[in-house]
Amino acid sequence: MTTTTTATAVKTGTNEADRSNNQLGLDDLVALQKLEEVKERPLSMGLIMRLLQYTKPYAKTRNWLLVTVFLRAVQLPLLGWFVGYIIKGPIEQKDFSGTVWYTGGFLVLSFLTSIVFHFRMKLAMMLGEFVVHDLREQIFAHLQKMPMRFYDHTKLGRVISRITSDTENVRMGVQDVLFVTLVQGGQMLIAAGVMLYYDAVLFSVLLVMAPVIWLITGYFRKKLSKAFRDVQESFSRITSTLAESVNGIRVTQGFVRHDENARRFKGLVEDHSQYNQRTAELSGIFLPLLELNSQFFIAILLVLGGYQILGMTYADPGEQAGEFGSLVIFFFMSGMFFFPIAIIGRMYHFSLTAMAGAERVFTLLDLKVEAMEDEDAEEVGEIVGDVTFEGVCFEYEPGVRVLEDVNFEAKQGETIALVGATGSGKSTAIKLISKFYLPTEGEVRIDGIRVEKIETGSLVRQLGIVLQQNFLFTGSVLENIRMGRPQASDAEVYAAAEALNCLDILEQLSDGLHTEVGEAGSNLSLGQRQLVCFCRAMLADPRILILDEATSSVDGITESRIQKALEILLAGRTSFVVAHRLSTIRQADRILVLDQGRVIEEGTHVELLHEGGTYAHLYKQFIHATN
Ligand SMILES: Nc1ncnc2c1ncn2[C@@H]1O[C@H](COP(=O)(O)OP(=O)(O)OP(=O)(O)O)[C@@H](O)[C@H]1O
Repeated sequence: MTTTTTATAVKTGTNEADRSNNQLGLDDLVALQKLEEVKERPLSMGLIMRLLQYTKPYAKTRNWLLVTVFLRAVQLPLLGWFVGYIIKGPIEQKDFSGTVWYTGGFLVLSFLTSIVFHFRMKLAMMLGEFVVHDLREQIFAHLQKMPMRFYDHTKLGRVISRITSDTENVRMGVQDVLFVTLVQGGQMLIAAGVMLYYDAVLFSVLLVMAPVIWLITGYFRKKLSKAFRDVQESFSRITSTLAESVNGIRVTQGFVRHDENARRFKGLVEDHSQYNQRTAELSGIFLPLLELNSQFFIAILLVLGGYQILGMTYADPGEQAGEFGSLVIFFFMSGMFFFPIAIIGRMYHFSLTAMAGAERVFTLLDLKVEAMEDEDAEEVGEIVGDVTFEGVCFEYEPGVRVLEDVNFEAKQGETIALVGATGSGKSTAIKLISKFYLPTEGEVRIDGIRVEKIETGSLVRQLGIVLQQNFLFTGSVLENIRMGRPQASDAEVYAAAEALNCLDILEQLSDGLHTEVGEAGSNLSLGQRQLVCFCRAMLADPRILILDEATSSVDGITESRIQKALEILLAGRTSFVVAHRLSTIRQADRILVLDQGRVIEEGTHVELLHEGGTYAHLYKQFIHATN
């Protein structure tokens, strides 16, 4: 019997509204992608406040840090002032023991300043680390829950950047920018106050220098930061090309691409080297210019201050010496005033990068995670395993249908084979059953309940999914199998392998089930990897099993063992198999033949052969190919 079902697509106003509210919007993803290009962002009060929220659990550390910031801002000008005071006081009065005592006081103050500095640095780094640690954990947990649609549109490198470079930029913002700026700004204010007190006219003359320093540092900062960015970007191009070349070394050797790859790599290394040279050139101008600037500024002070002191007439020579002492204080204070300008400029630049990082991180964290279910979704108890597709349509990209009005019903315990040409929509159909995606139109129902109404965790726990790639995590065979049911004992893991009749194969591995599988399972053969995945699914004992059969060929003996294990695994469960093995197809209770996203034939192997349609044609091709 062949049934080409064409039931009307189920479209209810509520469903559509629920979906648009729940599903991760492409607009959100596009917005996130656009942010990738943004290297700097203006200061935003909203972002700053949100970042500060992350310091809340560490209020004690943060508040002590603020205390040390305040002390630092006061202590540094105080030290400068103290030196002048010693010159004006005991030195000018030729009081040697007083000089020694005051210098002792100066040393004590310096010691205290260093202790405060120690805590200022330590607490800031601790706070930065606390915030970054929490952010990283939150981003990772969030990424684990993101729907597949997110990963379809987001490159792996970008996901990694959120956790690595963006959070590092945020760290700079939290740990350095705010507190260093407060220390330096406080120091500038106090120094300005002291200078005004000692010589308001001289201070006003020097104040003209401030914008000059700001402009020079600003100009070079911009150029240098671009140069540094170019260096970083060219370096990441080198590392990613290197990773690709090492990963693809077999293809490189197979296609004799050594020379071409070497030429590309040489170009990248040369670019990187040029960017480094540019950075060196700019630093070579900037730093000496800054130094010259401060010498120039000392020269102005000497001339103006000296002119004032020498030009005045003093009734008492001690008064003149007092003026020298004030000039020394002035010297120290002016250093305290001008030195922070460049530092604050650098912090300002860091803050813009931190803002861009924070914006990307928060935009990612704000993407809806619970997009795969309705708000009133409920947990399901143990399911029976009936699966229904009713008028299901699906689009990865808006407007591009890859499934069109798909209708079928799978009863508890049935094995359904999905067959069809490449790109016909087989994998997509099983991804909808796995709830990796929700249908664009129509309904997927499990035990009669629309999947959107089922709390995802409670459903997924009862699904067994074995994909073509047979993905294994770094760890032992035993650990990989146990992933099917983390609380399972070793004995239960062995029992699952025994039940699939493949324990002997796994025990023959160098260290039995304790053998390390290597990165992505590279220490095991394809057939062994597949068996580990079967054991994992067997241990989970799911009601619904979803299997994308591997196409890669394995040797004859393993093939027959895999086939037997598969039969045991499928028994008694509702199973959907994207079938590539003839034996699996033949034994299926029903075969769905897909063509360009539609189910065009449905029936058993015998029925469909008898029908003489697409399946019969595919079958002949298959027989021909395997003979
Ligand atoms: N993540 C995706 N984003 C956009 N389009 C996709 C995505 N995955 C698959 N498609 C497209 O959807 C269509 C159906 O793909 P699907 O993987 O379901 O086919 P298939 O029948 O399983 O093919 P194969 O036998 O080659 O695995 C194809 O045109 C494919 O290009």
